[in-house]
Amino acid sequence: MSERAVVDVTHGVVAYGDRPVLRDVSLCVTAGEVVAILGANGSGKSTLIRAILGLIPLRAGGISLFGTPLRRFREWHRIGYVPQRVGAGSGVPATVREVVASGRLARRGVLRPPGAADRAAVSAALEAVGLAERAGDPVSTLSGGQQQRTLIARALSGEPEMLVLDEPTAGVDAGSQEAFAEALGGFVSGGGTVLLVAHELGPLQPLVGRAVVVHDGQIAHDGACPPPAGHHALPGHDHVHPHEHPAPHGVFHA
Ligand SMILES: Nc1ncnc2c1ncn2[C@@H]1O[C@H](COP(=O)(O)OP(=O)(O)OP(=O)(O)O)[C@@H](O)[C@H]1O
Repeated sequence: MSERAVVDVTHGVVAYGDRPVLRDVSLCVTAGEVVAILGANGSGKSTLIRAILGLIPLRAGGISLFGTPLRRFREWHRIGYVPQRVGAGSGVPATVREVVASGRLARRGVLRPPGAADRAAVSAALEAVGLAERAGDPVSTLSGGQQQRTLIARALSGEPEMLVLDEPTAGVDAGSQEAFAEALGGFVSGGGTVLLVAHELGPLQPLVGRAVVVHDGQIAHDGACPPPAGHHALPGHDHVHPHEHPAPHGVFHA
């Protein structure tokens, strides 16, 4: 149903200089969907979500968010974005709670002091990612996975309708991946929409309803989730999954 479209990209083209990086990409995400964008390194996954968020201009085509053309869209509090991690140990002196609370800024306006609703949303987000106990600790003392969970809690604290996540579990320890999957499950069961970039879905696999594979700047597959990379090689693999949507050869193995 197009009136419930949260993201609608039609014939999107993005180029860096003369080099086309996205070529005629169309993608519609409706409310409540959990969509994974998969593909090899450099295929254009991050470019696609950065274009959707208005961080990179389109050369051609169009994008609407919540039914409003991107150039007129102002309701950014409806979207929570967690960019790709640039490496752990950034040396941010803030505490975990401060970083998470910064996710409320779009909701309350910078000049208004935080109220009870802000504090409750921050506590709920910390709880959701399993970091309530670490709230007062400097972010720099956390593991890479915990830092990533802090950024996810920051996005959740703004109570968005859609989360956009760029490789949220890349290089993240198993415990943090599980905690993240649980937090995302809670967000989705509350009606949230998720668009995430991933190489491997790992514990997120059961949550993801649709996979979009970007290959060389184009959408090569849009439908059921492909089996995880290396799946067939696993001992005890029963080969029970259907193959109606075969993945393009080699696309998943970056
Ligand atoms: N700011 C930029 N200027 C020029 N080229 C860029 C820029 N950002 C990305 N590219 C190039 O565009 C292509 C797509 O990059 P993009 O980051 O979207 O890929 P990706 O699929 O997200 O890859 P990865 O999995 O490595 O993050 C790559 O070839 C990359 O080198």
